[in-house]
Parts: sequence; structure tokens; C-alpha cells
Amino acid sequence: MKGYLLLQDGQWFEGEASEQWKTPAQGEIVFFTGMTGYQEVLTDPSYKDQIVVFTYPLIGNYGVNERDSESSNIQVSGVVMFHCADAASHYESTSSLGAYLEKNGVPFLTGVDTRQITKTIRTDGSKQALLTQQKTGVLQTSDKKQIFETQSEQIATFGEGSMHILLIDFGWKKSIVSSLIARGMKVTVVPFTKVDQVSKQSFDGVVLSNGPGDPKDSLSLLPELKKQIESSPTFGICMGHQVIALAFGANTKKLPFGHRGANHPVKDRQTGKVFMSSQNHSYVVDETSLEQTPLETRFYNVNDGSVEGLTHKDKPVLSVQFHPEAHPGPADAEWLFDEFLTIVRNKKGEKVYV
Ligand SMILES: NC(=O)CC[C@H](N)C(=O)O
Repeated sequence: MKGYLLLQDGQWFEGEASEQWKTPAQGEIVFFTGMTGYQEVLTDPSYKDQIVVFTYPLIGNYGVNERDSESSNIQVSGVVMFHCADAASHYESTSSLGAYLEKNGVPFLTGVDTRQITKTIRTDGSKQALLTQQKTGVLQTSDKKQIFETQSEQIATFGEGSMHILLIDFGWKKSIVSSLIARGMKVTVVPFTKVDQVSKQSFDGVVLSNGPGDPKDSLSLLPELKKQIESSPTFGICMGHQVIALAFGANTKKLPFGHRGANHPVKDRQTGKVFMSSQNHSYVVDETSLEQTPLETRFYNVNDGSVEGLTHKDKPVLSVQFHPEAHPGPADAEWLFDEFLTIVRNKKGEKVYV
């Protein structure tokens, strides 16, 4: 059965449509350049309502398993691949990728020139798109604020460590919680709209999570979030980093087509070292807006010079645009959890020297 990807500007691409495809799916079209990690990408809440194009031509080779999902649902609205492997080969695989997408009612298109689509996005910028079985289709305008779509409903605690971290949730990835638990932390996840319901004194550190959509949609909650950020050592990841910047008076802006992949080089101004990072974002902190704030740039993107992380001049606040929990991706930036937790431990009086 034929299927089509229609772009907002009228361009279209033809491919093979998956079977269980009842209605057209709309979303912002984005491309991911990593060779692996498709299960984590599909279930990462930061990808909510996006149509993901995988640029690596063979996707699904190792199937889908019970362990790697970043949340309990598939978050993307559709998927575009060159080839989706029918036969999955991995000892932990419980399903092929195609069967997993079909079971969850997520449409996908194969046999398309994914690199051509990517070139189009890179040249003309990100845009809305429709996956449909007709060559024609109407794109709906939407004022949906994704930032409110994926946060957890309940306040929940994980792990049993002696240090207690507040994870402010914008659409948290499982890997952030497991990275903290692996380092001896107890983690309480609180939706960002409910931070006023938790006491500022009960936590040894605060982490602001990743999440979908535009960070500026959090503006009305910034005063409350800022109180929490200033109460304890704080670490922001991706959306969390952008929200910290906004809370201290900086600005964010949309990139022409975002960074999504597992090999984005980042430079640490403090050490001069470059390392590889996993990334998934459309927005960045506008460096020119930092001048009037107490924040300074610590990390840069080597490819385009954009801001990749911040520190506060006087407070224990650290933030990164990339993903130190890195699923998918290289583990090169994991040490940032250790740097942050050393600050947390030292503040609590458990001296740690690194
Ligand atoms: N992974 C994230 O947290 C993404 C943050 C934000 N939604 C962006 O696209 O820039």
C-alpha cells in the first residue's frame, strides 16, 4: 500500500505505508542521525507529536525489548525510514520494530529517500508534515502546548538513597532517574506545574528534566520554579537547561532544524576538552541574552557555536543542552552527574574530593 509524507510547503514523498494506518498523522518533521537507539527515541517524551525521520538506512535490526523504553508509551506521531528490518536479531528482543509500531497504532512509511527529506529540512528549516495514504491532505493549525502534555500526573518517589533529589518533570526520561539512582540517590518526581506543593527544605538537590515543546510555554510558572532552583544545588537537562536560563532572565530561540543524534561534539570552556554528546532539541539559549544575567556559558556546540550549557556566577547551578544520561548515545558526558552530585554531597557535609 502506498503512503505519502506531505510537507507544509507542498513537497511530498512517496513510500510504502504500514498496515494499521487508519488516520493521517500530523507533526513537526525532525530528523535523527544516530545509527541505533530508535526505541529510546520513539519513547522519549521530548519527541511528543513529532514525525521522526531516521537518516541511518537500516532501522529495527535488533528489534524492541522490555528494557530500553524511556517512558511507557510511544511519543512520536509517526516514523519515516528507508528500511525497517522485518527480522530482528537480539537475545532480548520481544518484537520487531514494525510490529511494535503497528500494535501501538503509530503510522510509518518506508522505502523513502530519507536523506533527501533531511536535506530539505536542513535547507528550508523545520516544518509541519502529514503522513497520509492520499497524495493530498490538509495540515491543521494547532496551538497545543506540548510542555503540558507529557508530565506525570502523580508525585512519585524512586530509589532508596540517603540523598534526596527533586526531579522537576517536564516529560522525564527513565534514564535520568536511573542515572541518579545508580549514584545512590532517592528521586522524587514532581510535575513542573506542582512544584509549589513540595517543601523547598526537603531536598538535597534539584534536577530539571527534558521535555517536549517550547520552553517559553512555562513562563507563568517561572517564579515558582526559580524559588526551587535557588533553594538547593541544581542541574538542568535540555528543557531543564532552557527553563533555568529563562528563570534567570535569559532568552531562548528556535534553531532552524534542531540537533538530534548521538555524535554532537561539545566543548567545555573550563577544561578546553571536546566530547561527544547525545542531543534532541529544537530550541537553544540565545547567548546574547546572557549578558544581563548571572549565568555564563560553560559548554559550546563545536559545529554551530550554539550554547550547550551554563553555570551560575554565584550559585551551585549547572545546566546542559545535551543528554548526559545519553540513551541513545555515547556515555562521554555521564561525568556531569558526578560533578553535580559532588556539589550536592559537599553541601550536605559528606565531603567528596574529585
Ligand atoms: N530534549 C528536550 O528536553 C528538548 C527541549 C525542547 N523541547 C527543545 O526541543 O529544545
